[in-house]
Amino acid sequence: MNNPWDDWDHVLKVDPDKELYGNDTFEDVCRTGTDAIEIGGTLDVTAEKMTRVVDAAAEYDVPLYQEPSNPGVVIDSPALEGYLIPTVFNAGGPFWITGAHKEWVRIDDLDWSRTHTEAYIVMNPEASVAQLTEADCDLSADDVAAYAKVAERMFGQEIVYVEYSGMFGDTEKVAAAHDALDEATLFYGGGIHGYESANEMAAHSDVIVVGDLLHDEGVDAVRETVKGAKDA
Ligand SMILES: CC(C)=CCC/C(C)=C/CC/C(C)=C/CC/C(C)=C/COP(=O)(O)OP(=O)(O)O
Ligand SMILES: O=P(O)(O)OC[C@@H](O)CO
Ligand SMILES: [Mg+2]
Repeated sequence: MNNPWDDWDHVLKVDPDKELYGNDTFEDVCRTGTDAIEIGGTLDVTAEKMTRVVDAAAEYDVPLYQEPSNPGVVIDSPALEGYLIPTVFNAGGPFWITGAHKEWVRIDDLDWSRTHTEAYIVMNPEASVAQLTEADCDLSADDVAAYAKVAERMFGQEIVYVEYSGMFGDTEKVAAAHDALDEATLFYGGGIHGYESANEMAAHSDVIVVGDLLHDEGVDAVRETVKGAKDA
């Protein structure tokens, strides 16, 4: 099946709970050359903050996807290309695997044609996402590869996401996930801070995701990571 992310190299993740850097505007953010913008964060995200970012980015050409961290922050906006819905495969309990999803489907009327699946393998125990979901991050390359294969083959996930949020990951583990996949697209995120780190991880994944750099160093630094990803 043809999905938009088959052609992506770079995704920029905007955290609605964080400010843009310096005098950066959302127009600048949308013109970094990134292939798509994912809007989401683990902590202190609200529907109102989500709406503010979606509205500010709506008039530019880059596709916008919401990545909700719980059902309460999902917003209904025609400016959104779709929803990327995480499932944390190595979560400590079922809530972040099927529980939140069950609640969402119970209370909301989903647009299934715009709803897509992202299988998270959370790798940095210090990250908010690891702590919130009580993820078991003590995984070997074989474990990561096996989770990736289970996600693709047994759970039909469209995207597998090796998540090192806040730290640069182990390329051997990322490559193991990449090798395990035939159909799903491998997203890598965590600690990308310039051309070199982007270029290196892009060689071991399908799509790299850049997050905190946008808020900490701004659009010029992000543009370097786009180059690194495109050159890989
Ligand atoms: C069923 C629905 C609609 C939602 C549930 C979705 C799930 C399982 C969420 C759990 C995983 C999660 C919180 C994903 C959010 C995306 C993410 C990992 C953002 C990055 O967060 P961090 O960078 O760790 O956090 P902060 O920057 O907020 O500290
Ligand atoms: O913020 P960073 O470390 O770039 O991580 C990006 C993304 O994977 C977070 O969900
Ligand atoms: Mg973050």
